Amino acid sequence: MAKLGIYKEFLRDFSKLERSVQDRVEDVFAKFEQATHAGLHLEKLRNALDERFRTIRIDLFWRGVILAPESGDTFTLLKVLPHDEAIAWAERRRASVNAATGRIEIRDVAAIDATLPDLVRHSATTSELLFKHVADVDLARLGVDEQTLAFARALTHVSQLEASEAFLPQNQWHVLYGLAAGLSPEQVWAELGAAPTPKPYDTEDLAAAVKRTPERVVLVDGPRELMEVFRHPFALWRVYLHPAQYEIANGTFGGPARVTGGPGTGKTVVALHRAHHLARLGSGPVLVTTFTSTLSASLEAGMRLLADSAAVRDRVEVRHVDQLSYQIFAERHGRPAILRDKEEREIWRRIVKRLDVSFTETFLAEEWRHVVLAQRVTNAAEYLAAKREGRGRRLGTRQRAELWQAIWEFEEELKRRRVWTHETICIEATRLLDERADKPYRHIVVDEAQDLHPVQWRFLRAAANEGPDDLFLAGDTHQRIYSNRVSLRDVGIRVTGRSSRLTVNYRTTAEILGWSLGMLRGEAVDDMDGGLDSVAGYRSQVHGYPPELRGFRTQKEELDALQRKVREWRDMGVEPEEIGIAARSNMLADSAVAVLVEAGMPAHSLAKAPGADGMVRAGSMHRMKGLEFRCVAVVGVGEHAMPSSSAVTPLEEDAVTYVQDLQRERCLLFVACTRARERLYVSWHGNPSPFLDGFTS
Ligand SMILES: Nc1ncnc2c1ncn2[C@@H]1O[C@H](COP(=O)(O)OP(=O)(O)OP(=O)(O)O)[C@@H](O)[C@H]1O
Repeated sequence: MAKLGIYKEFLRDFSKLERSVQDRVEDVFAKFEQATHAGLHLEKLRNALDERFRTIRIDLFWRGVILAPESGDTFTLLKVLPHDEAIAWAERRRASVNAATGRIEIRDVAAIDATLPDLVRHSATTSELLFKHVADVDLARLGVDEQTLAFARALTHVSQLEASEAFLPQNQWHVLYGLAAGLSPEQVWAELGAAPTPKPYDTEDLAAAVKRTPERVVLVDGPRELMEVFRHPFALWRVYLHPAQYEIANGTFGGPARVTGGPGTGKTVVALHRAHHLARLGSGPVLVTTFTSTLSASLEAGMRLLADSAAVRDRVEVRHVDQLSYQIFAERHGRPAILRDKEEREIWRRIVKRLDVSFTETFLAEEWRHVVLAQRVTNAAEYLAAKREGRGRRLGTRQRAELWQAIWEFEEELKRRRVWTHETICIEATRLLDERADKPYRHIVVDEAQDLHPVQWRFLRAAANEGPDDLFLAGDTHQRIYSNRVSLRDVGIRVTGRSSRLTVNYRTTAEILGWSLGMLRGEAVDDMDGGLDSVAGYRSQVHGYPPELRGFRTQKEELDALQRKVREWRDMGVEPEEIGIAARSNMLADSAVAVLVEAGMPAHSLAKAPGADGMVRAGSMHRMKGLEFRCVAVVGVGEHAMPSSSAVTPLEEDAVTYVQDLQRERCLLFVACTRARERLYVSWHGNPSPFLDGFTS
């Protein structure tokens, strides 16, 4: 029985075809088997470079280009174009099997032939060759074939490589681009996501190569599946993953595994695919979780898109971690009374006064969260012995005793009043789970792992038995926006040797990404596993406009300019819901909403509702996590607002926490800026934030 594959690139074009042509394409391919009976309706090309390219009639005017292997019956639809263009497109190209990855590649031979002579001439005049540092044998090992090698050897600048993306064979282009970005051949190999093969691939077997290329070709099992693919051409990520992403999402791991990577590298997409893969295995319930309700709502929406059957959907639960611990707590003890932030501060304040200790209530609250709860300290002796890494203020024994007294009184008061915080609920829920042999989940997938607190990690650890594929973490410590720091080992989660890193950004333009990364340069950021994380190799293949930076004298002038900027974007055809506005405070975000609404542009605050189509969305930088927009305005980036003084521990109180708080504020601005797909606008009034030093003139 003939099997039909659809080429990813075609799906982008498909959504742009007129509805009537789309309908014809669907008709022809729904009946593909009859249409191709004995290959009768697949026409050969007169001047083919590759005999395996054929065309098929869609209607009088349109033709489809099909790759038809010599043996086997897996046909791949590559393109639908007006008649003459379809013939010309097919006659210029050749399909091949990548020797290193075994995957299918298509190149535009005519474009390579037309470009090469000029490149060769130019390269003869300079010694600045782009791949001078890479040996032929390494390139060959990475699957670069003879024709691409000749091309690579003539390149002198990365812009020439970027310009050739449309016509070089895809895997080989990615290899070259990775090497040009400074990755080593080993790193490039890891990125290819290709498992080393003991036997070289058969480069003649096109049908096998098509099956090995799920990130470029979706194989459909029948007309129903075909219609599904045509119906959701925008949800490309649902079906397609980069090979490196595919390997991670579908791999088998001996224990906890994780994926890291810069903003927009597809970590969330991989996490969702991973959950889907695990659910399909049917080995037990899968939990998908993260640390806020906004994020878990967007994970839930993603999961709904991805899960193709009710049975698979039923095996996956999407919950944010506090919601889950609350539920487990409530099942045993009933609904807990929660201590509000304000009430908590009040208790600490009273204790400081009563005991006359030389610490502020903020210091005490942080000591309780980041030392006592994080390390499960339950008595004075344990507290005296506790590690205080990450806390800068050195404490003598007498001070520790004084602090413990304050913390003990705080905990006693919680008990007396029978009130709970999210952390204490989590600790009790962990205890309840530890008592149970039957754990609620077989697999747990955690997104935005960098922001979970150690008590949440212990809770998740207790919610699934240890074993293969038990935990899967996705996160980026450069995007940590809360103060939680964790060593995964300390909470019993060992990911060493099962950690992968993604580096290609699919969201943001190279200009916006490069500028945003500039803000983090020189920051030493941990990797949650005893080492340091790095931003090396993060890149985007899409180019666009550089960020626009604007300073104003007053807030009113700044907000008026924002309103004009949003109008300009709207006039360019950007839909309201594709515009996001980020501010350090909810208050400023609300002011931005008010200004837009007054100017007749519907807008709403993310703090109040998740938002609807037809409205610009504005929110705090924290709320921006997990979202993305075509155009983003980050406002209020002035010296007094960013870093926010109320969020930074005074230097004299604790030098280490001061540095960490500053870094977190910097990362917060980084997160807000990297939500932009095409346009980024950053503004302030008064003097700019010190985080913009070197970027403003
Ligand atoms: N292989 C891919 N091909 C095309 N688009 C992709 C691919 N992988 C991810 N994307 C798209 O890139 C964007 C970013 O993906 P995602 O949100 O998963 O990244 P992330 O690493 O979790 O980002 P962040 O850490 O900034 O929140 C999304 O629009 C997603 O659909």
